[in-house]
Amino acid sequence: MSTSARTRLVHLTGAIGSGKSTVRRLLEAYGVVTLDLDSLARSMHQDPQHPVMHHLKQAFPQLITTSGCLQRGCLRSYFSQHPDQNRELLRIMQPFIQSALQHWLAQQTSSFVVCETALSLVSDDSPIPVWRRVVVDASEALRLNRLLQRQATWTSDDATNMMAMQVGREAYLLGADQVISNDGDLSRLVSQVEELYSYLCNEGEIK
Ligand SMILES: CC(C)(COP(=O)(O)OP(=O)(O)OC[C@H]1O[C@@H](n2cnc3c(N)ncnc32)[C@H](O)[C@@H]1O)[C@@H](O)C(=O)NCCC(=O)NCCS
Ligand SMILES: Nc1ncnc2c1ncn2[C@@H]1O[C@H](COP(=O)(O)OP(=O)(O)OP(=O)(O)O)[C@@H](O)[C@H]1O
Repeated sequence: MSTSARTRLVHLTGAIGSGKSTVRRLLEAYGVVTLDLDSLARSMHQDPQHPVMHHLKQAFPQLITTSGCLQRGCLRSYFSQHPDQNRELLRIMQPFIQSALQHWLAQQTSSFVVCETALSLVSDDSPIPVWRRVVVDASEALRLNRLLQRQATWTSDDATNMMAMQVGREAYLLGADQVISNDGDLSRLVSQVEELYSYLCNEGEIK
């Protein structure tokens, strides 16, 4: 791919509610350039003119709003109960997301950038080289608790169904270069992110 030879991609991942976005924002405070793939996906399916909408309209006509966007909240209301349809959603979205990610990466000039997603970053037909995989980990009970606090309208069943959509804790940890254990309070997270930042800077130094 045509990525700047100097910019390395860090995949920041972990299960729903593990604390990925919190870690990403803490890294941003150090000046790290980051991209949130959930926001990127949202910017596509909340834009009626985006080319992906043609495919989404065909696949999920019942989930398209009168203004031509994908219904917000459909992860909870629909996809969490239809795993096959979720696979179809990801199949449709992936090429658009991969191409936008490649385009974004090609514009970067820092030695590394961080990309957040709970999902896989690479697909067989479009491999994007991941330099480091950082996993944010927390117990299921804690994640459930934090999700219910964050999303006032979710029931415990909603949160559990959404957690069940993703691979298990062990699978996330597989192949991790760094693990952030987010089982403690925010101050513990802050100090781990400080260490992570030093690690990435030292490892990412272009020699
Ligand atoms: C399904 C959508 C419309 C739901 O949006 P919503 O605002 O309700 O949820 P949000 O984006 O905040 O996601 C909440 C959590 O679920 C995870 N998640 C998002 N989509 C999915 C999915 N399809 N399957 C499993 N987990 C998902 C996110 O990473 C995050 O951890 C949206 O999340 C989406 O577009 N998902 C597809 C994203 C995608 O294709 N990514 C490819 C990455 S390479
Ligand atoms: N160490 C912590 N102590 C207390 N609350 C925390 C801690 N870490 C994260 N949180 C809170 O838990 C919730 C989930 O964190 P966050 O949104 O960062 O997770 P996420 O992995 O990005 O979630 P999603 O997968 O849904 O995008 C947020 O409300 C966040 O403020």
